[in-house]
Amino acid sequence: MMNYSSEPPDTPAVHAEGLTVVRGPRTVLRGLDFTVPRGQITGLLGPSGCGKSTLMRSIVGTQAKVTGTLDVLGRPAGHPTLRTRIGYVTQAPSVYDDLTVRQNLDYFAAILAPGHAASERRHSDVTRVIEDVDLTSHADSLAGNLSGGQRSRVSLAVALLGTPELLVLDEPTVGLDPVLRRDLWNLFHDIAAQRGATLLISSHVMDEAERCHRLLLMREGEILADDTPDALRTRTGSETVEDAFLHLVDEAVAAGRKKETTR
Ligand SMILES: Nc1ncnc2c1ncn2[C@@H]1O[C@H](COP(=O)(O)OP(=O)(O)OP(=O)(O)O)[C@@H](O)[C@H]1O
Repeated sequence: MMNYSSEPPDTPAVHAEGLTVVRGPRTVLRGLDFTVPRGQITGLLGPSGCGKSTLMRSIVGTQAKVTGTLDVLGRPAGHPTLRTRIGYVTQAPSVYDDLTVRQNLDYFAAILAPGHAASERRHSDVTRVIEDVDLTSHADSLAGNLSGGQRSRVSLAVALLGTPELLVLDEPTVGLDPVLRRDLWNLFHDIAAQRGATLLISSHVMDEAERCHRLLLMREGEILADDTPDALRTRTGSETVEDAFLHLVDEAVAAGRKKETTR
């Protein structure tokens, strides 16, 4: 396993306390406390609009109006030294349609490692990440001619170029067929196991929760649970993480009602 950093090994990948984000007139994240451990896959799950993308944007340092504590790989979120240590894949694939898969990756590799001296390394990095996302047979196809799932995988390949310590993936499997989804989850597990990287992956598909080491379950800008899938099922007496989530939602609604009536 690669040892990436000089921080103590028990420093979490992400540590948040009282994390609050305001977007427009709304408080979208409300005083969140959580940690994301290193070297594991943490799933960020919750219904559409609960704040998953906003939380990810905060972690990668692209979100305005963030208050509270948010440390990422031992530094405050948004610190310039984090730029090369984090890979971020947004929901909309960010690739150039008029370039081939390989040309897209050559372009981003040249930004990460410019200069003639790095050309051999760039070439091997590009070949490696194209293999990682299983696009070798499409390496010379124009990105504009790929399917949605293939374009998402080009975006993922871009994020893998710098061998990041923390990969933040916003709904990477949305719109993919079951075989591709399975293959991508296998790749995520390989990245965590072989490179010791931390992955934070959002989804609103609850069956994907079962594939994560840990889960952050969100609802309406709050964290309902921060635990392993097994512990969540046991604690709530549920068969599936989806049932556990529904159980926790009912509990939160009931607790909210009780608070209202005791006021
Ligand atoms: N630019 C914005 N200005 C104001 N409010 C916003 C803005 N962008 C998002 N929001 C609101 O913030 C809340 C959280 O949005 P966010 O995109 O983080 O949710 P999400 O859980 O990622 O949703 P989805 O799964 O649909 O992508 C939503 O209620 C949304 O309406």
